[in-house]
Order: sequence, then structure tokens, then C-alpha cells
Amino acid sequence: MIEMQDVWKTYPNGTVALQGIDVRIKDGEFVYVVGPSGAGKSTFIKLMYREEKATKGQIVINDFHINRLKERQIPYLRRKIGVVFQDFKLLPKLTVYENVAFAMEVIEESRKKIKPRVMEVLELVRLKHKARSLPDQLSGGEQQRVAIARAIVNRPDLIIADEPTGNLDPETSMDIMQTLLEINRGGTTIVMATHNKEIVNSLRKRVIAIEAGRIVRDEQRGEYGYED
Ligand SMILES: Nc1ncnc2c1ncn2[C@@H]1O[C@H](COP(=O)(O)OP(=O)(O)OP(=O)(O)O)[C@@H](O)[C@H]1O
Repeated sequence: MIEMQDVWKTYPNGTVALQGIDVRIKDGEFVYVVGPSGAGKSTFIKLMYREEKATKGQIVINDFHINRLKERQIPYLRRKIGVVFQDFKLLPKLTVYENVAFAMEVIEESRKKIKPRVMEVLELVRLKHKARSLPDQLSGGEQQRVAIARAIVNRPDLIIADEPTGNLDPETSMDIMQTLLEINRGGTTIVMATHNKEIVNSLRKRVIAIEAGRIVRDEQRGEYGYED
């Protein structure tokens, strides 16, 4: 469960990115976050994994009071949340296998557990055969599937994705969506900021629209609602 109550974010330069966000997202939901450029979508997402800290208000994700976490507690939060970015953010000198294994190594999982679990998630994203490749030997869609494998390898309750299809062609984007939907069917909550009108309008899910830092629309099986 994600709960935000009267959440505000003002950046140090004075920009007010969010003003009074109230939202509840239940376990297992799939939510699109849409809105014009600069509306506050990324900020909304960054608050959830404490990349940014809210200026005011309460954010609770499962049992974590996100805004009250001490710096040293943040890694424990991040174990429960997988994050996927538009630009994949893979480590270029590590193989596909090593990129995914790394996420388990940092939480000090045993070597014995790492290998079977990494191979299992690579199979889920259909990339077992690329385990020894380096990221720059893969297509964009394959790189994003590695990033998704890395995001799910520690069995998070929540996946947060910021424009995961932003750098991909329409066909590859649909493929990435099928992977995310499959993960969601397994019970993982997914919150995804996107500008992809075709995806939002064809794979209908809950839509939260943010404009100028406020939620202006929140609909089950909603539409994208913008022209871009
Ligand atoms: N680190 C920062 N410092 C100051 N202002 C920021 C910072 N990050 C974002 N902003 C501002 O906060 C507002 C919301 O930005 P945010 O990135 O959340 O929007 P967005 O909806 O994700 O936009 P886009 O669709 O273009 O990615 C914008 O006015 C932006 O310029």
C-alpha cells in the first residue's frame, strides 16, 4: 500500500513541483502517472524511493514512513522497491548476468542464491541466452529488459518506472509492457510515469493525471487524455 497525504515538494531553487498530493495505491495495482512536461510526474515518483524528500506531508509505503527514514535506513527501503528508468542505467562494463547479480550482491545475498535467481529472472525477461553479453551489444528493448530483471531480482513489492518506454520504438515498447504486465500479474504493484498515449489507451489501467503539481484526474481504466 502506498499512501500520500498532503504531500508538497519545493526544490531548493524555489520551484514548487508538487502541491498537496493525496493518493492511495493498493497492493497489486497497476497505475499510470500522466501529465504535461514539468507537471511533477518524476518528482512524484522520486519521492517514493526517497531520491527526493518531500517538503511537507506524509508518505507511507508498506511499513515505511518514507519521509522519516534516516539516510542509513534508505537501503532497506530500496530492497522493497525496484526502479526502472528511461535510459536503463545499466553498468556498461558488466555483463547482463553481472548487472542483475550486482543488485543481489549489494544486499549481501549468498553466492549460492544469486546464480539460480539471476538465471530465473533472465529467463522471465527472455534473455538467458544473452547472460554473457555486455549492455552495448544489446538492442534498446533488450537493455530495458535487463533493467527490469535487475529491478525484480530481489522480489520487490513495488516497481516504479519513469518513462520506461521513452527510448524505445512502438513495437519494443509493447514488448516491455507485456513484461511489466506479467510481473504485475504475479502480484507486484507497478507505478509508471509515461507520455506514451498508445500504451495508456490500449492497455487500460488506473490513470492518475498530474498538472502543475496537483492530481487533476484519477480514473480506473482511464485514458491518456493529452495530445502529445
Ligand atoms: N532538481 C530540481 N531542482 C529544481 N527544480 C526541479 C528539479 N527537478 C524538477 N524540477 C522542476 O519541478 C517541476 C516538476 O518537474 P518533474 O521532473 O517532476 O516533471 P515531469 O512531469 O516529470 O516532467 P517531464 O514529463 O518533462 O519529465 C518542473 O518545473 C521542473 O523544472
